[in-house]
Amino acid sequence: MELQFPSLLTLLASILLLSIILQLVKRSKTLESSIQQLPPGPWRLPLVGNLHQLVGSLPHRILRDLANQHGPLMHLQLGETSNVVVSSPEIAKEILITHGTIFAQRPLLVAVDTMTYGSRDIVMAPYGHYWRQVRKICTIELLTAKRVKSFESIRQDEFSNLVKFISSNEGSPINLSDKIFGSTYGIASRAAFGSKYNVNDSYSSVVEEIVKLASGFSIADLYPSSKVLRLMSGMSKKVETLFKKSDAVLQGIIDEHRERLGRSNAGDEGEEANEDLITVLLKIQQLGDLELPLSDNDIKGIIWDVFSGGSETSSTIVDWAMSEMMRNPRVLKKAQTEVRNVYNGKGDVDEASVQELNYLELTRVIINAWAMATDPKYWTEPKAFYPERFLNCSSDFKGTNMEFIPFGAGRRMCPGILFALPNIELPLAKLLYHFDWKLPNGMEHESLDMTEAFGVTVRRKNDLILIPTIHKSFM
Ligand code: HEM
Repeated sequence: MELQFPSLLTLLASILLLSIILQLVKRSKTLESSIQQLPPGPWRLPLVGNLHQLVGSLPHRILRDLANQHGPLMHLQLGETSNVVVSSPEIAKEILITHGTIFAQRPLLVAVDTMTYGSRDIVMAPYGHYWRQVRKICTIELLTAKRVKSFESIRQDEFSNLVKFISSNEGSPINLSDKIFGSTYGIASRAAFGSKYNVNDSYSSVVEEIVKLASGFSIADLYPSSKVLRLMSGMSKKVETLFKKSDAVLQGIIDEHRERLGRSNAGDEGEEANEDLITVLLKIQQLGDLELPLSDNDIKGIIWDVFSGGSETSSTIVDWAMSEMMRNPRVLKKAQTEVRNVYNGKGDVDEASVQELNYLELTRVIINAWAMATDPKYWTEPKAFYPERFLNCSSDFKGTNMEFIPFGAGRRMCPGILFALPNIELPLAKLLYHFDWKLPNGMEHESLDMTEAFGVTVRRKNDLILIPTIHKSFM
């Protein structure tokens, strides 16, 4: 048989592959020796660890199933990364509260690290001096009750436009998922940049793309030591393109704000109560009394958090809440009756009375903190959509009851709750108050598809399409 010489390209590719494998084997041996002291976990394969066990379903479901076999504190080796999976409230409390300082670090995720100018935002900032400073700015300047209140007119405007759009499409199927995302995104955008900026399409697609890439399960994140794998995955290039797009938009807006601020400093006073977040941050930067001066990149990083935290998370909750109610006509009816009673005769929903909607408030919760929030040890019929379970229940969602922590807990708990809640309650109340809803094509409520998509936030896989009818008392 004639011996075939490989082409130069094949030869180079083989050498490259071999060197990657050798590098990974070396690293996996080092890891193997440190794994000895870790909690139990399923069996591992060389190089990939437990990655193969995550194939076939969504990670949060597989992790729950694995934890049922291996315990609530379980070790998983995912590529090069060593992970401890916590699935019980008791251990979560130990980790997030008792030993909070030890576990307050974030993993390095390639896509987010790039988008946040090397983790100069709050979410990804390494636990330390800089994080403490930006977190403080966030809690005492950006997301205070007063500041969030100052955005009320923006929320009313965006959600009233949503109601108008739905009314004008009465009787036709509408893509509710898409519309809700557009409205919450519009709120984040106007709160961050001010009302005159319309960056909806260009910037929202960047946010959506990065949120998809930032799950932590990409090759680049699972094999962080291998630059070659990162290059081959195409991730860096994709992220770099998105970053350039996002940076150009953000820097342009910062420059315009700075110019305007310069003019108003020279006499023309702006209205402090209605300042957008970029203006607040620029003023802090100009004051110059921070221990670690705030650069433009730091400001852009922080604004990134407002977008990624302020839009997709809230809209996803509204989307799931509407989906759950469409599948449960009893709950839908009860929530609608409550909203219509509270706002009886007012003609519209405002934020002032939203606190009275005890029943409706409960709908936002069940989709988060999935593993613990669906554990039958802590919840009766955890999979049933039964908001009444939270009436007269001592569990809240603010990080004290570990079996239910949609906003996290401990030192790195979400500081955006005040910003998020009206973005969930107000649209839900309006959707229920103004409209009756039907599924398209005569579909039965129990047939509504509830498949989840994989991502940082677990969104619906397929958009929620519903047919609205204007409620008769408002015609
Ligand atoms: C329903 C909406 C939201 C949900 C479910 C949510 C959930 C979370 C969770 C689970 C964390 C991680 C907590 C931890 O590590 O223990 C977090 C962190 C964070 N969230 Fe939210 N969030 C929401 C809305 C927002 C909004 C509206 C903002 C800002 C406008 C925001 C800003 C942040 C920031 C800056 C962090 C990082 C905190 C830190 O690392 O110190 N979030 N969020």
